[in-house]
Amino acid sequence: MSLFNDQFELIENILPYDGVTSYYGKVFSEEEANDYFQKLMTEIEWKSDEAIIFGKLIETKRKVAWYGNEPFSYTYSGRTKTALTWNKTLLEIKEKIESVSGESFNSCLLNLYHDGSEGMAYHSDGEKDLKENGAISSVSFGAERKFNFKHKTTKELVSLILENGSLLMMKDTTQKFWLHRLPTTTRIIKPRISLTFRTIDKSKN
Ligand SMILES: O=C(O)CCC(=O)C(=O)O
Ligand SMILES: [Fe+2]
Repeated sequence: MSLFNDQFELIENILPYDGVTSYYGKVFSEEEANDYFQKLMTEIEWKSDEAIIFGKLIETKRKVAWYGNEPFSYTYSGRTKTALTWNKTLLEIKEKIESVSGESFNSCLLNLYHDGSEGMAYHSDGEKDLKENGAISSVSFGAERKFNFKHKTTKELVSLILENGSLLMMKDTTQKFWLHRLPTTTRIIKPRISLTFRTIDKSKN
C-alpha cells in the first residue's frame, strides 16, 4: 500500500469515515502536466454539457467529453450519449494512473473549466451504469482548484486543493456516503482540465 510513499506523498484516506479517498499529490511533473494540458485542449472533442432544468435545455459553459474502451452509452441529465474511443494521449495518462494506483478503468469523463466561474455542484457519481463501489480517479491539469466533500447525513466537510498533475482516487463507499463538488471562485482566472476515469459495468450497459 505504501509502495509510492516516497515518490508521491500519498495520503491514504482524506475522509474520516464511511469511504476511502486517496490523494496521491502530483503524479506528473510540472512539465509533463503542462504538456498534457496543451494536448488535451486541442485533441479532445470538447462539447458543452447539456442539462434539462425546469423543463428547459440549458448549455453549460463548462465543456465535457466522454471516452472509453468501447462506444458505451450512458445516461446523464436525462440524455443518452455515446463514448468516443481513446486517443494516444488519453491512453498514456490512463496507463500511468493505472500503474500508480493498481486500479483499472474502461472509461473517462473529461471536464474543461475555463476559469473559476465554472465549477460543479455537490453530487455523487453513483450512476447506475457504473460498477458499484468502483474506483473513480480524478486527474487534474492546469489551474489549482479547491475540492470539497460533504457527508450526506452528518454534513461533515473535508476540503483539499487539487494540484496541477495530481491524482485523487475515490474508492469504496465514498459515493454512497459523501457528496463532492468543485466550488466556483472569483480568484482563479486560468483554465483547468479534469479527467475522471471510471468503470462502466457492461452487464448494466
Ligand atoms: O473536476 C473534477 O475534479 C470533478 C469532476 C466530477 O466530480 C465529475 O465529473 O463527476
Ligand atoms: Fe463527480
